[in-house]
Amino acid sequence: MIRIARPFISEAALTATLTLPAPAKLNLMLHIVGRRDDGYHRLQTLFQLLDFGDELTLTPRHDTEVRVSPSIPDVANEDNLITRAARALQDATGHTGGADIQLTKRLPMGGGIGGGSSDCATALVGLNHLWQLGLDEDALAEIGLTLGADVPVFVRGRSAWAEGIGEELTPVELPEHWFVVIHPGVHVSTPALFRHPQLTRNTPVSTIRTALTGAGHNDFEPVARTLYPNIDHAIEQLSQYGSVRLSGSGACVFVQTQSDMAAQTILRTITERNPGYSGFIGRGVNQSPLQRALADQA
Ligand SMILES: C[C@](O)(CO)[C@H](O)COP(=O)(O)OP(=O)(O)OC[C@H]1O[C@@H](n2ccc(N)nc2=O)[C@H](O)[C@@H]1O
Ligand SMILES: Nc1ncnc2c1ncn2[C@@H]1O[C@H](COP(=O)(O)OP(=O)(O)OP(=O)(O)O)[C@@H](O)[C@H]1O
Repeated sequence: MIRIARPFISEAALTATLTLPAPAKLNLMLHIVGRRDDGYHRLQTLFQLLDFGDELTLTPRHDTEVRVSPSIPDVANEDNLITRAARALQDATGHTGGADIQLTKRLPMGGGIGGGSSDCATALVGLNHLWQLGLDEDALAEIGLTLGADVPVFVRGRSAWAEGIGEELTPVELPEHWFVVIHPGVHVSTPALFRHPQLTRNTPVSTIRTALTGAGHNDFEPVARTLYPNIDHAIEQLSQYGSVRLSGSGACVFVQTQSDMAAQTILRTITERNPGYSGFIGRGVNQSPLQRALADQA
């Protein structure tokens, strides 16, 4: 555990409010190449950050309370990854202040696009700044990893090639394409998919260079398509517009386009044709809007 002396916090910092983005990610490819002794799967994946996501407004409190509003249906305040991030920071540093956190949720839950993980990372990075804790990026990524395998990439804020369980990150420069992301109205449980007996867990190890050519696939896709007919249907519908991939363990599927306008047309067509589906358009970014917003504060 990281322990630092409790820093002095000015009265001005206690009245400050910080609004920060929590962007989505896509897994442009995701290979499962093995399993660790603790049951976690070893992956190779290409994380593409998007300029679309949730938003958190953080206001410090004098007491130790951490309150997220509005609450997420079926998720208790103390289980919300935002609250858990704040608690982990308090535990690591001995900080005795709290926060009121307003959450603007735009990313579908259980979408495979890292909504909860990104909220968690934004809370870690934002509260570290607001509470003047002075933890560096490595320390925040380490705390983040205890809360979710997808948290470190959002803390570090670069599109990246990832290995291990997603925490061994190599930043990459990807073309900043537009993406249409479709959520086919089903909620996928990541642990349930990782446990599935039919999941491929022995894809041969690839290289970053191969992945950057656009080669690769998502090992979750066959199982997700079998278990969730809507995912299968969404992939079929989108495939007329290009190469379709599943993100993470699903449920979101996506296709790349050359322009915002092309993306708008596809999104409108698919969501009008399928009333249970929703979606959004995001532009791929190499640097996270979170780190850019924080740099603007400095
Ligand atoms: C599928 C991905 O989204 C790809 O980016 C991530 O690997 C999942 O990351 P995440 O949602 O942050 O996952 P966590 O909250 O850490 O783990 C949820 C559960 O998924 C399983 N899990 C997760 C990550 C991993 N590499 N292997 C696993 O087997 C574990 O059973 C774990 O208890
Ligand atoms: N702030 C939060 N936002 C979303 N989900 C949260 C949050 N806090 C806790 N959760 C829980 O985490 C679960 C997974 O949510 P999330 O939206 O991150 O899934 P995901 O997009 O599939 O994530 P990943 O791509 O990292 O696997 C939710 O079903 C919910 O129970």
